[in-house]
Amino acid sequence: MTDTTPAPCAPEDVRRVACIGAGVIGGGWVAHFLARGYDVTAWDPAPDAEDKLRRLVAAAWPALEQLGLAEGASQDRLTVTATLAEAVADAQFVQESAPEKLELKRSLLAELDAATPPGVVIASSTSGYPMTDMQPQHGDGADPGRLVVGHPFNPPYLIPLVEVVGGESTAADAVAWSSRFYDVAGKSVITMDRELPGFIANRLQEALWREALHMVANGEATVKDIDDSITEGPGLRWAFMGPCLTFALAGGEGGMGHMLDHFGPSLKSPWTRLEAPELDRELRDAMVDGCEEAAGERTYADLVAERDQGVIDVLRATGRLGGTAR
Ligand SMILES: NC(=O)C1=CN([C@@H]2O[C@H](COP(=O)(O)OP(=O)(O)OC[C@H]3O[C@@H](n4cnc5c(N)ncnc54)[C@H](O)[C@@H]3O)[C@@H](O)[C@H]2O)C=CC1
Ligand SMILES: C[N+](C)(C)CC(=O)CC(=O)[O-]
Repeated sequence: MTDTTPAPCAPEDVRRVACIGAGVIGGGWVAHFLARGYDVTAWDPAPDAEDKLRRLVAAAWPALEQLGLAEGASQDRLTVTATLAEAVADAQFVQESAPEKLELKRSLLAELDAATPPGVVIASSTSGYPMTDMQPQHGDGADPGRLVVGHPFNPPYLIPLVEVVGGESTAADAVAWSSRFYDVAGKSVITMDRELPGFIANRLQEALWREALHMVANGEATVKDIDDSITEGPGLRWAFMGPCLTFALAGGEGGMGHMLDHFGPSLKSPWTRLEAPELDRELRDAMVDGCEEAAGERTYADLVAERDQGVIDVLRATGRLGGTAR
């Protein structure tokens, strides 16, 4: 990382945010920033993007009202622009949420760097690419120092966590600025000092996900069994206590030391036999069919509403319904 400071305004003074790519995650970011009282510009090349985006924001709004809107927050503060350049022209922060394709991210981030006012930080929502692989090189007026990863969780308007990490050419101050900005904007931030594949949370989720796919591929468990095993089991604990402290309690008063001495040897076998499953057509279809079966009569909109209410109930029950001020 380099040391140069890119920030043209303090994180506390940001009023205008641009969201580039307005699908599931970009739309979720738009809803979050609007609820926090920012003026938001959005751009997405899909012909029906504005209609879809406004529907996503409207569907999220009841949940956001329950959480508490910032003063002046309004869906009317969203402007969908015809071009990327218009979206970022006056932005004080840019959140990119385009499809997870490396070449697309590279060229889009270079285009954003060229179009965004000097010094404004540009964050990518990527769920796994290191910024080092996506950011432009120094030279030809490029400013890779202001590019960071700001990895959110779905939906960004309800799940607090954002993982922030820079690439090799990112300025240390851009990482610090982004972390502070997300904090001011109501997110819960983990700032990483090095790039890891999948960052922290996805690396953990991917381990769980890999095993879920193995079990479905081998007919060892249904999709519903797998989901119930988490929602009726460890998931209840994980909403307020992470896997490490949770397992420390499994060691009784002897804590993590006793837990590792007791269970470590028996866990060695599962740890060392794990490999990625082959995601072939058969497994893909089995997962799709299993999810359709688990959803039953519930539509996508029903499931989104159910999930949103569930997350709000958990946040409320665990005392984490934050303030509305930014
Ligand atoms: N879906 C998820 O659960 C999560 C996704 N992410 C990340 O967020 C990013 C976006 O993913 P999703 O929202 O799920 O995808 P999506 O497919 O729902 O949305 C992508 C949007 O980008 C637009 N788009 C296509 N080409 C573009 C371009 N050149 N410039 C700008 N926009 C363009 C599409 O029209 C679409 O609306 C990815 O980097 C993904 O890894 C991060 C956390 C969670
Ligand atoms: C499925 N996913 C890898 C894109 C998920 C994420 O990146 C984070 C999340 O919302 O769980």
